[in-house]
Amino acid sequence: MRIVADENIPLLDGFFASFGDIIRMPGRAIDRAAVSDADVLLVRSVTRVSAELLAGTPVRFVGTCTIGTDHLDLAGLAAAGVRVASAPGCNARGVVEYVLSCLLTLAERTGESWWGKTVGVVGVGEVGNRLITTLEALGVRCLRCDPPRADAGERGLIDIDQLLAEADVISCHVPLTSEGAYPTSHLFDEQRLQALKKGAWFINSSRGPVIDNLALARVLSQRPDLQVALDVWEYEPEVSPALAALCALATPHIAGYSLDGKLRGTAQIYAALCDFAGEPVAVRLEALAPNAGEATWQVNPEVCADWLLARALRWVYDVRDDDARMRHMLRTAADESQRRAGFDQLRKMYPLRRETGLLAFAGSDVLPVNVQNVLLAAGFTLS
Ligand SMILES: NC(=O)C1=CN([C@@H]2O[C@H](COP(=O)(O)OP(=O)(O)OC[C@H]3O[C@@H](n4cnc5c(N)ncnc54)[C@H](O)[C@@H]3O)[C@@H](O)[C@H]2O)C=CC1
Ligand SMILES: O=C(O)C(=O)[C@H](O)COP(=O)(O)O
Repeated sequence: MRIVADENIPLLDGFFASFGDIIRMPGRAIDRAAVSDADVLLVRSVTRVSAELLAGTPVRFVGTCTIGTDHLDLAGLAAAGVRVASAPGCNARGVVEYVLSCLLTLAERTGESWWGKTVGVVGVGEVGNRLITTLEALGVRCLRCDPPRADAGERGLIDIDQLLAEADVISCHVPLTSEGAYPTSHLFDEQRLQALKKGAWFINSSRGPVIDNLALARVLSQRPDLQVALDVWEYEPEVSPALAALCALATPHIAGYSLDGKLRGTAQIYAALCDFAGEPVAVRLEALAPNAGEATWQVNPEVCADWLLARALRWVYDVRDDDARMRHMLRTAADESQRRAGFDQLRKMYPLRRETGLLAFAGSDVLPVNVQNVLLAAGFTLS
């Protein structure tokens, strides 16, 4: 088998070497010539894969080591008889930790507490659901909007316009779609953006075109009361420096970039390829990448719950670092071409980031039960 793969997929050799030769390429450079004699194509979100790209090639399996599938022409590939696999949920926990870090930072910047706010989650799938579970366990009130689930009979969901009227914070977790009954492209148009409550916080870590970016820039220039955190951009890898300057937080599509999330993505696609090829799943992620020494933290029993939680979450992930790196890149890039390259470079050279589950609190039994419960609710382990 000949495998063409995005060079940014970790553990390619560990998982796929037994299937044959692996040709690594930058994801954006994968074109018809690159796949002309490939059997398998492994991508991440930056490679657009259509039936036309693969027509006349031997490729019969496409795996994307990502949650999102908007870069794949699913209908065209199915019609062409190409098996497609994605990695649902692989980096959902990383996105939850990104949103938590945004909440902490926006609270610090505005001097407001996020615990008492009502959070409206748009798109209640893998990410949205985990975010709500975490926030509700921390005592935060959440509203849910997910019309496909509402129409399938799920309860407790509200209309988007009701959510915008009631939520102090909106966090968006929908797939990018432009067809079908529930399109999300420009779901947040100028009218909906203007409908955000006074002083609302709005976090988008789904896909850029879910928000009309030109409309967002207009609205933000009229409404300095809004605090917007964008991880995803309508014209990625191009980012409008003017829009970024209007945002409270601006990051280069890294919300889900924990190492753990990326490794799970590779492992899920390996399992899908084994299934396609009729091979047993012989390689286990735990064997290739054991949790190299869980970090432990000796806690001080004197601290209060929200202080300890803020310290612990920041120890795991601090969105301010990604925001600072992105703004530095935008300041120093001379033109659009350098900004595009800079965006990709920030993602390629992303620092090691692990998830909360790896941070165990040593001696946590001395903490008051309410503090222990807050740490557990946020996803930490107590030892
Ligand atoms: N920034 C990043 O690093 C990452 C971004 N993502 C993005 O987040 C998206 C969501 O991820 P998951 O929660 O895992 O996907 P999912 O497929 O599990 O959940 C998406 C939910 O959105 C709902 N939905 C669809 N259309 C809707 C509409 N018009 N209005 C409201 N809800 C709607 C669906 O019914 C579903 O429940 C992915 O498709 C991907 O684009 C995912 C991982 C990392
Ligand atoms: O999983 C998804 O969906 C994402 O958005 C990924 O975090 C995107 O990462 P890349 O595939 O662009 O590296």
